[in-house]
Amino acid sequence: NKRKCNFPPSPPKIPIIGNLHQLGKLPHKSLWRLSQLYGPIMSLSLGRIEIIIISSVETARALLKNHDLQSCNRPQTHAIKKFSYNFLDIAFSPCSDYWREIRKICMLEFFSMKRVLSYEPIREQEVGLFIESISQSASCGAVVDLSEKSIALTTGVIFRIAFGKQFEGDGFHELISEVEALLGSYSASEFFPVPFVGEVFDWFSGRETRLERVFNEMNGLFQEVIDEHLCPQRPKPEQDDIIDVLLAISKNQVEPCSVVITHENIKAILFDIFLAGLDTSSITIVWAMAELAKNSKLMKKAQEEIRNYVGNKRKVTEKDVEELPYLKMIVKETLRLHPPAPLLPRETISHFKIEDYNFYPKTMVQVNVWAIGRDPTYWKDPEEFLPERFAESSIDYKGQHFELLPFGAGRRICPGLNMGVKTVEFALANLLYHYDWKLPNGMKEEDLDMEENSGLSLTIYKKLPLKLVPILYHP
Ligand code: HEM
Repeated sequence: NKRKCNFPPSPPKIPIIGNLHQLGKLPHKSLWRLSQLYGPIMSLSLGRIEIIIISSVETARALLKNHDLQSCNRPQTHAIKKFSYNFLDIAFSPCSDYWREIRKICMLEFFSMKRVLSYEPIREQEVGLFIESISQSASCGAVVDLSEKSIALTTGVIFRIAFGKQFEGDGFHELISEVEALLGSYSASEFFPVPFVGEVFDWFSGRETRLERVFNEMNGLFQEVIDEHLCPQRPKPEQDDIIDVLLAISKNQVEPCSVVITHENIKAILFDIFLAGLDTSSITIVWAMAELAKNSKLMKKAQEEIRNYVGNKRKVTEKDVEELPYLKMIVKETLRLHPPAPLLPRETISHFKIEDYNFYPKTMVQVNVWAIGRDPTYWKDPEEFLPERFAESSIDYKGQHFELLPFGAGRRICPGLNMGVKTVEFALANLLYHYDWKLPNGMKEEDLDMEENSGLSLTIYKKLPLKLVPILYHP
């Protein structure tokens, strides 16, 4: 019936699974190819789920600006419900008074520029440790796995901001990756068109058992840290971390909060911060370094800018980073070509039309940010990594320019934008100031692998770890 009423065009489907077989391992790429045949607004069926895919600047603007309020829910799945403590978080909570209030509190308490700047000592210490560990490899000419080091860095920063303590031991990132994989995939019961068959399939596949195990592990960890914070013997920290702030709000239940904050709410917010904050920043650091390693002229230009500005201070500060326009262009260009979250997930609330196509309530919509960043109408030589393209351009990633949407736009725009960018820029400035970088084993620039992987998660990352040889720079 929908089809008769001007529903967006769709590739041919096969019974039961619909278009599922056309998604492939990298859905953002398959969807981009399909959009070239079926247009910038197309629909797909994944079993019984209908999705509309948006793939152009104009249609993204129409959705995220003109119809933002009508399309600012998130799709809800069984796994999301579980991990978000029944939608008590920010990222998956429906667009309700609760979401507005909890987002407002978090913006004020953790994500505002003032708060982000107050975390500078944490970033300085963690980046200091990151550089120290790379220097150990540099002193013996060893290869460094920058993918591994970057994730350790962002985990360290977020751990200290959220939990107030240093990250110890391993296994935490693996836990978050497991959460991501469960969130990024559908259970059979959600898309299987015949009732109960999907449930039986999920039960036999072990998905439900895995979901329970991973949730219990995450929940146990969060509860343990909350209990540590409640212990009367805990020394007063120099700076309150996110748990301290939320516990204080929950204890007093006064301004700035008009919603009741329980331990469940705190854990739901922690879930968001770890899910949204760890991988996104480390993925960006890795892609930026991979692009520069592939293009030594650009790497040299970036190093000259930093080294000329910093001179022989032997230390880059966050204040220095503000004076490095080329470095900032590198970060923008990296986010254009490699947005860590390539598809923005939304769900419609009420009926509206774009280009005469009907968007019915409760329809899943995804904006293909990856495809938009490569649209040749807006980007000259779109596949080329050219930071200089931003020299004469006012385009930025703050949600006003629909050709560049790595942080999304509208009401749901990433609240961690400032926090993410500060960490990425500061880490990159240090990597480029302290070392010259060589490809290992005589590898040529053109041989560096740039393949993507999504591993069923919500983010895409460089498939093979980035391994480079650091050579210590002496100013
Ligand atoms: C380079 C770093 C980052 C990138 C590229 C990024 C990207 C995104 C994107 C694309 C969205 C969806 C926006 C939309 O639907 O319009 C999002 C949402 C979100 N991000 Fe980020 N993010 C980054 C860093 C962070 C950090 C460091 C945090 C927190 C510590 C964070 C917390 C969140 C939260 C809570 C949401 C959900 C907002 C909502 O639904 O209201 N992000 N992010």
